Amino acid sequence: MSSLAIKTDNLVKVFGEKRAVDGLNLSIGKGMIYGFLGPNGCGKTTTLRMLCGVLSPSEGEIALLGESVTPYPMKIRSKIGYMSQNFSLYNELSVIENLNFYALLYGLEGKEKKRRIEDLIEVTKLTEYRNTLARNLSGGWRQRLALAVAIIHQPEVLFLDEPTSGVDPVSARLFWDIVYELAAEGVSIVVSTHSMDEAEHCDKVGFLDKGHLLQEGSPAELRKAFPAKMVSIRTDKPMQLSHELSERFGSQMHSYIFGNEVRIRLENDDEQMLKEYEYRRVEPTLEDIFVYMTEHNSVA
Ligand SMILES: Nc1ncnc2c1ncn2[C@@H]1O[C@H](COP(=O)(O)OP(=O)(O)OP(=O)(O)O)[C@@H](O)[C@H]1O
Repeated sequence: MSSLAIKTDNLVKVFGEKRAVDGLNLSIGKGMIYGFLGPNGCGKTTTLRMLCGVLSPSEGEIALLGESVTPYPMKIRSKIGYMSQNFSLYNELSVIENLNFYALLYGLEGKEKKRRIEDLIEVTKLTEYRNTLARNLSGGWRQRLALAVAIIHQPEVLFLDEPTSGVDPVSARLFWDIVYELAAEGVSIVVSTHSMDEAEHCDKVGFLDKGHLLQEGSPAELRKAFPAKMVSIRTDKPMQLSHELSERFGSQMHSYIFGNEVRIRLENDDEQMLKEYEYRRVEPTLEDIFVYMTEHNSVA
């Protein structure tokens, strides 16, 4: 039996002239949380849609749970859960009615259906909203209902497309607690995001740019492989310091303001340039790494 939830071989999606996804080779282990990270339009949603069988690839192969599945047969579909960016909910139905509807679609009946729905309401803490219409739920509650609906049939692989965009931080945290729980139970999770914070939750991150995979690894591996250095200078006047640095060193020096610090990316022997300043070494964030990767590997 394959230990991989997903394997792709040279996956391509072309829309007219546009190569939205351009030769992706992925190996995603079972029970792993894998995150696609990248700017708007880099191909995250298109990749997710191909992986979950909604879009057919222009070229390449996808194997899901060890089976080659292009196009996806029905028996594979039942093992997949998909939470789209728009949350596939019926606004005119209440929380419980949405859950009932999806449970019936997936063939759940009787006591099994009731038990599954009650479990999900408890896990997502939707108890007091069970009779609220989906249209009247605020962002975080809608998101949790969308997750409950996506996992009602206990999928083995779950796809989440920018699940916490527009959701408050407390709800986002609760959402991730549920996702971790699912991964601990063995569910393989593929998530797309452009939030670097969200990417920190993933076991493995793939940086996408213009349909290409620039780099992948765990957040710790990506930090370790970062070929530059990040340093920080504390200051009460970050704007002033930032201007000073760019006047002195121009585009040679990449810096940005971070609260009351100016963070600077140093390459080669740039450290010499800062000898008059009191700086300290800091860990690169995933954003630092992504910006570096995009600048150094960007494909035309
Ligand atoms: N159905 C389509 N027809 C034509 N072009 C498309 C279609 N779907 C996506 N694209 C194009 O393919 C590229 C990748 O889009 P995609 O939605 O996959 O990116 P994304 O990384 O998910 O972006 P976002 O973060 O905005 O959701 C974009 O240039 C987009 O305009």
